[in-house]
Amino acid sequence: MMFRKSVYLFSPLMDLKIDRSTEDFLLRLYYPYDGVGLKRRPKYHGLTKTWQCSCTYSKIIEQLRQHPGGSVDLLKDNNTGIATITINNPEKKNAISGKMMVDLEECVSELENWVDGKGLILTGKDKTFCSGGDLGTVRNILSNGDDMCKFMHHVTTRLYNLPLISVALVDGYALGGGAELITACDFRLITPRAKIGFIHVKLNIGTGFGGTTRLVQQIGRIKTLQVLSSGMVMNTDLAKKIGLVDEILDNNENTLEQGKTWLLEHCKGSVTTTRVIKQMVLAGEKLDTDASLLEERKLFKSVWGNKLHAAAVSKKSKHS
Ligand SMILES: CCCC(=O)SCCNC(=O)CCNC(=O)[C@H](O)C(C)(C)COP(=O)(O)OP(=O)(O)OC[C@H]1O[C@@H](n2cnc3c(N)ncnc32)[C@H](O)[C@@H]1OP(=O)(O)O
Repeated sequence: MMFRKSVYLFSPLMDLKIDRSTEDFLLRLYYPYDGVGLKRRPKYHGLTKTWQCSCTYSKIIEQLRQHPGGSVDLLKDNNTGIATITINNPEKKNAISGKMMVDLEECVSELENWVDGKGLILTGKDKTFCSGGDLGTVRNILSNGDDMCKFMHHVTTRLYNLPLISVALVDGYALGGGAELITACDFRLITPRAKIGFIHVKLNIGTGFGGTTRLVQQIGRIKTLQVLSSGMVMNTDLAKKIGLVDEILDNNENTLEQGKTWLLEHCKGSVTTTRVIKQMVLAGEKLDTDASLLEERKLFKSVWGNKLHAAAVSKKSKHS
């Protein structure tokens, strides 16, 4: 205690932490209420100041940008509340370059701030979803895959946690990292042309975009092992049979429209209600029971008795 007071006497408390999601360094200074030496400077009492030194994160972004090719494009429709992210590198079957990983992060950032959104479709350009990591990028970063892996874990986790109901719309190939991306959405819709393969084993690697962690949660341990250890490329029937896919769309040209119609059926509520439902489900999945119930209560309180709830209740006059 004496030691702490003597520290307070001359300086605020200081600690250095690492933000686990970004690996950024956080330097925190805490000015204690009872700091003896701070009595003459009460305006600092109880304040915490945090500096985020994002050198690691921005360095990774800078490095990934050096591997060009393609783009990942975001289109937001404020009328329907449905956004579309398109993986766009058709000359390489929508392989995802370093630059496209950064594009994806920027799309996710923009969606995190899109308060009018309800749903998201993740799709690929020209009848293919994504053939995985761009082998050009992969070749160039053979000596340091760890940074890419860390970055893509961060991006796909944020994609998964968006307060939007998300759908991966798969036409053609979803291979390697492309197959991993579909696990970062809530639902998976595929066309009869779809071929899904966690083919990493053929390149003597494991998943690098967080795919195994999510796949185990989605289809279970044994099926995940079967899929990953064989590198099998699944057709629609098999993908549906193992529980990876929610719906097989018709074999026609209007895949995106079909996907939007399906998604809108699952976004029946207002923007607020839809986002509350998604956040309640995330809490149920990620938190322990008590913490999830607390979150559910908080979210429930945010919609109970609001204008839309009151209007819906008043329509039910027959039951009053
Ligand atoms: C942590 C993530 C790690 C990973 O993602 S590992 C998985 C990496 N992905 C792969 O190994 C898939 C490689 N691609 C393929 O197997 C085939 O291209 C694929 C997707 C089945 C399509 O086959 P086809 O329809 O016969 O088309 P194709 O082979 O002629 O390809 C057309 C052009 O696209 C290129 N391409 C396809 N996938 C690519 C990739 N991942 N990276 C870089 N280039 C890629 C391919 O080289 C070809 O280019 P070009 O026309 O010969 O100049």
